[in-house]
Amino acid sequence: MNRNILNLYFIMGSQNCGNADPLHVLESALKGGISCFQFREKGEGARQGEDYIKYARSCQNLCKKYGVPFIVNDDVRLAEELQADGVHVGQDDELAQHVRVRMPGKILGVSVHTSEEVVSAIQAGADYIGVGPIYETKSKADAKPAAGLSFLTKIVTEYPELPIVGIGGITIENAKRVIEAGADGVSIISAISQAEDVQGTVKQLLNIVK
Ligand SMILES: C=C1C=NC(C(F)(F)F)=NC1=N
Ligand SMILES: [Mg+2]
Repeated sequence: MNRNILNLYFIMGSQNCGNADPLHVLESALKGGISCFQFREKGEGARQGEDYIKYARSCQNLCKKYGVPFIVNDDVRLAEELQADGVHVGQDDELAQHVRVRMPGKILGVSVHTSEEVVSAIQAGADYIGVGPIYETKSKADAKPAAGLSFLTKIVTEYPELPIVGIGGITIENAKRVIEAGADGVSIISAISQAEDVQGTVKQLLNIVK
């Protein structure tokens, strides 16, 4: 996997956009130049059933139009059905080694919070790991407390070859520090999906992370 796809990794669900049209938000972010997109449709107000599948395909088609990887969060079955570019799983989702077998040749991302979880993600064949929450996050109801950059720096030092993206409360103000700590990129939800000017915000973030 080309680690540069992690540079500016936008994660969004329809419920992250206030009353804006999520597809319009996604297209603006793609026009701004995001390097990767994660479809994360879960929790309160998430789309269901046929609407969920249709919405996922619309997001995937937009990503195809801009040549940006389309990654599905949690839902391995959906990722297989859509032939997504990859899938991202946490510790409470399907086991990474099983997902690896189910989706050979696709991008596999794993959320990690401890060194042991890093080791098992590597053994499972993960292409990248998500480390966070770096700062306090409003986007994940069951998020762990903010870990700061110390754990990320530790993992970058121990596993320099492992692609790593930071996540959790990352904004224009603090994104630079995450890159300086050694992350290949930053994952962002609210700072982009709730921006007044989505395309402009993405362009500003790109100047910071590149
Ligand atoms: C909980 C998550 C943690 N990290 C990531 C990513 F940034 F993609 F690595 N995505 C998630 N959904
Ligand atoms: Mg998950």
